[in-house]
Amino acid sequence: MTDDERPLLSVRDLQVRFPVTTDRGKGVVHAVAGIDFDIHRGRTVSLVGESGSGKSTVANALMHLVEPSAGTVLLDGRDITSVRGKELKALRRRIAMVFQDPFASLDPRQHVFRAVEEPLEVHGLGGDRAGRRRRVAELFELVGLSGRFLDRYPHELSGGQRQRVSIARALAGEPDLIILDEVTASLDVSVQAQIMNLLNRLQGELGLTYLFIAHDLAVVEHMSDHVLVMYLGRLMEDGDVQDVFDAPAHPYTKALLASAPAADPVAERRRRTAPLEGEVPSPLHPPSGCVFRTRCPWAADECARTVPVPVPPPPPRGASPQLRHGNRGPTAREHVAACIRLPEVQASSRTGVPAGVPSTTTSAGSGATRTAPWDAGAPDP
Ligand SMILES: Nc1ncnc2c1ncn2[C@@H]1O[C@H](COP(=O)(O)OP(=O)(O)OP(=O)(O)O)[C@@H](O)[C@H]1O
Repeated sequence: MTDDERPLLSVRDLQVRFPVTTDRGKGVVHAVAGIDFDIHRGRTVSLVGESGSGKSTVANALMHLVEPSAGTVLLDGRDITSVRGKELKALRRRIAMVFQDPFASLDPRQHVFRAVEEPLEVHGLGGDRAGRRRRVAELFELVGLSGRFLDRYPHELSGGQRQRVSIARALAGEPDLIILDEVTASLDVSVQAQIMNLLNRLQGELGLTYLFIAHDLAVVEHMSDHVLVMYLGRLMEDGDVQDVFDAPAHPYTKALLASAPAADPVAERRRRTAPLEGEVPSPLHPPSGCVFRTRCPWAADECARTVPVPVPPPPPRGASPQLRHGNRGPTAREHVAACIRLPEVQASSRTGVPAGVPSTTTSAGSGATRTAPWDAGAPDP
């Protein structure tokens, strides 16, 4: 494999278990139950799924904020699964993370300048104090903040400005990979648009690689090259963003997309599946076989007995798999879904929802053509 073909990040059978104590005694939450994925340089891979599906735990395991229970993580071909000491410090430079709430990474008692200077100092970058100040000013400019913000406190900045500081802080160590965990979730829609535009511009200019974690599917569709759909710690579906959004294969992905507010005409097609119903089962007692079966309209007896492995979905009628998944360069990967009833799901999806499941085609917003604000040329000051 050449350097160009080798993934920047390669995750195999990653597992994270948390021992917990409840009223009913001790148990184990299998927050991440064995997932595999790659991220290539300069690309964005997104993790989506309902709350509690394990997205943040994957990020925390990559950052060594929690200890994986099993599996392997390679960064540029090097095993970083259980680094310690100096190696861990070096790794913290190579993988940076931006969180939903910028207050979490900004000390309210320090000027925001210091938040960005700190990683420069820790990693011995930027020279002396004056050199570091110049570098912080450059990083501020890169994220669209003028130098007059350097000596302000976090509370003197807006939410969007604080998130820009967090992004500048993440960029300080010139990382290989940036994990963006719900970075737009706490912002107003117009500010979300500005931050997404900023992240896209920085990726283009600096060749950045992102692992993007988000609930908002419209944001994910806009930001990603590739999507990983998680449910109860497992990967349900994995594919190129357009394949997954245009032709979702797994019943969970179909239901997740059908539950999203209509943002474009594609939503009309998605709404032929019933949206998600019911609660996510307790991670302490996940269902046997396929963990989604208790909420799946297509579930059959065999789903309780068989743990599904990811397989390519049958090609949509009239499409050639070679053409759909043809040569897309180093990120080209098969579209796969972990469901043993894909042919049945595919067959009934052509005509609508499975028997007995109410259609939601007439729900509010179906057919609406709202333009996503980040496509409308929202300014990126
Ligand atoms: N430190 C911990 N101890 C015990 N259980 C944990 C811990 N951290 C996470 N969990 C559990 O692991 C599962 C996955 O949680 P995680 O936060 O990774 O999900 P998520 O998909 O990121 O959710 P959200 O979108 O709400 O952030 C959940 O059941 C959660 O309660």
